[in-house]
Amino acid sequence: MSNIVWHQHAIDQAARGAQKGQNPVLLWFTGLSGSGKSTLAGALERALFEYGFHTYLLDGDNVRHGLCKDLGFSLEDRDENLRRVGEVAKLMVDSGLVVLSAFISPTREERDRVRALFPQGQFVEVHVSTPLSVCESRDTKGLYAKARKGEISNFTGISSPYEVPESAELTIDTSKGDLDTQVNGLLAYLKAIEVLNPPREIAGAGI
Ligand SMILES: Nc1ncnc2c1ncn2[C@@H]1O[C@H](COP(=O)(O)OS(=O)(=O)O)[C@@H](OP(=O)(O)O)[C@H]1O
Ligand SMILES: Nc1ncnc2c1ncn2[C@@H]1O[C@H](COP(=O)(O)OP(=O)(O)O)[C@@H](O)[C@H]1O
Repeated sequence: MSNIVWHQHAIDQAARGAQKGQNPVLLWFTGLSGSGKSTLAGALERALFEYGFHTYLLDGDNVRHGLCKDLGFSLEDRDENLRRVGEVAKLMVDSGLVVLSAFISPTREERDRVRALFPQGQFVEVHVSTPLSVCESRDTKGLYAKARKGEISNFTGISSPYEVPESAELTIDTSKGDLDTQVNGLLAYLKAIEVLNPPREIAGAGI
């Protein structure tokens, strides 16, 4: 590693962001399986996309079909999954994008390791805090039932830990309120941290 020197290219993150009229940022959704990470991140990306933002959504289920298909759900494999995703997200932010990610990311250490890759304010942790009892009653994929029967090992919330974030920028419990209101809350936060650069009104967008 000591023989490798970082090459500073002429076009940097600020230039790529400015070309897109936005300040790049990573919105990191964390929460139990079934808490609503993919739904929230997907709805927010759709809204941002329609308003002209340049976005990309990294989703646990999808990334595990390719980049991380060699990894399982031991704590070591989850660490490696999130290390790779953090580095990919960093490259995407560097390319000027508004990046959204939806991973359980169960430990504080894993999330803080990704946070440490970014300058202050560019990593926004969104805790999808829907209670385990609600996630389990939804059980859209039937995984909780399998985990309770012992057919899946290391299942988050059942047989593997989830450490609740202590300093998330935003917390959303999807068992309360409706999706539109939750997405509008996220858009308002992005407006407040000036992701739209230069700041401008978009007719009807509410941000
Ligand atoms: N053992 C176990 N524990 C938790 N989740 C499991 C497990 N096995 C499979 N799945 C499915 O994998 C999805 C979570 O993948 P992630 O990459 O987000 O997990 S992690 O961040 O590395 O912990 C998760 O997707 P979501 O329900 O969207 O969270 C599950 O569908
Ligand atoms: N904001 C929401 N409001 C109400 N129900 C939701 C919301 N988000 C998700 N759900 C419900 O929870 C289920 C699981 O959501 P999903 O986004 O797949 O969770 P995750 O990605 O965290 O596993 C959805 O199929 C839907 O029924």
